[in-house]
Amino acid sequence: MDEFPPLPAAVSETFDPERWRDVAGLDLQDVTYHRGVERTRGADGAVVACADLPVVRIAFNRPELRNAFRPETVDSLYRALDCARLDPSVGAVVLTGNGPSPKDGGWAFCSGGDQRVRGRDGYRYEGAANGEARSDAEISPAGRAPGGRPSGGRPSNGRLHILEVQRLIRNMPKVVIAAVSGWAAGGGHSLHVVCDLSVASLEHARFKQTDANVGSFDAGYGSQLLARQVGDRRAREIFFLARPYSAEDAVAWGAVNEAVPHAELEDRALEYAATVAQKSPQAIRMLKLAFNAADDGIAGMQAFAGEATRLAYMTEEAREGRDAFLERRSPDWSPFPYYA
Ligand SMILES: CC(C)(COP(=O)(O)OP(=O)(O)OC[C@H]1O[C@@H](n2cnc3c(N)ncnc32)[C@H](O)[C@@H]1OP(=O)(O)O)[C@@H](O)C(=O)NCCC(=O)NCCSC(=O)c1cc(O)c2ccccc2c1O
Repeated sequence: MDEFPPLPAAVSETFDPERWRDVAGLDLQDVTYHRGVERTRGADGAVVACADLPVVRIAFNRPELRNAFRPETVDSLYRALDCARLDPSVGAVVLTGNGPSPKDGGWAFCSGGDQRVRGRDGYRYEGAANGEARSDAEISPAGRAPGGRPSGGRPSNGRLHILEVQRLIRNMPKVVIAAVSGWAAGGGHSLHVVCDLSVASLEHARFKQTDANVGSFDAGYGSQLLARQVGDRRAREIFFLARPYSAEDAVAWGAVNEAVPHAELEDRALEYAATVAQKSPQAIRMLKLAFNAADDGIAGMQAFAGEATRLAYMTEEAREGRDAFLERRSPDWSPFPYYA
């Protein structure tokens, strides 16, 4: 067996296998997941060391459909993000879209919900029964799957659970960096909006909020956070007119942090992650939750206070409370001042 992880297969033209390793056991569909590494090579070119970096790369992998998501994609994306959330050695996530399309060479970050599998009650799993409220004809022929119930405990109704992914990105106390490699449209536009930072390809990134074109509307983070970023007037324009915008427009309006040459996109996203990794993990965690707290009401306060509780648990004062209970005695708070 090799001592060091082998180079992963190249999943995208912008993906540098030297900087990543495969991660086993995730069973993902339409999504790729890689752990950042630093490989050191000896004079003969052989790897002599390989250290994990505190970053993962999660990418949409349906380039032939501009990385549109179906329910299976969303399940995998959620699992991948949650895996990053739960791994205490990961501090940042790069979210991007693999490409280009083998059909026409087009690039996409994500073009939102796969309209071919949209039913009356949401986006439908392949093989899902059609449900009572709709007929088979309501899924376009390209997306129609054979009848029968979905397996694996998946709901048989249509899904809108990209909203759960948005909440996960919003609430995970780690920095999520969108690397917008091409089209960010509809629900894909909203995903880039909800990420903490966004870098975009100068040549290929395009932004278009198409929701209203297809009878959809993200009235949550996709529109409200966008208005925070670009201002109310511009956000209304983006949603009401559904015009295409360039990476430079998005930078000028404050929706994207930086536009870089396409070939440098992932390097720049990794640079962001490396910079974040130089900061105090606790400070980053508290800052992210603090940025959310004012807008998120009690939910925001709960998340922030959860981390404050963790900090409190680390103090002698909190240990005294726990120990007194376990030792069946009254706590002695006398060493702990009433700070003002
Ligand atoms: C993204 C585009 C502007 C790109 O245009 P371009 O001309 O470059 O490419 P094509 O149009 O030729 O596309 C190439 C190829 O991909 C297929 N495709 C692209 N997007 C999708 C898609 N979203 N679904 C299915 N298929 C897609 C396209 O058909 C072509 O296939 P061929 O077989 O012909 O080669 C442009 O493609 C575009 O406008 N796409 C649609 C964008 C869109 O409207 N997305 C859905 C918005 S609604 C949404 O995402 C959404 C989802 C949710 O789950 C929600 C949940 C709750 C609230 C709101 C939600 C929500 O709004």
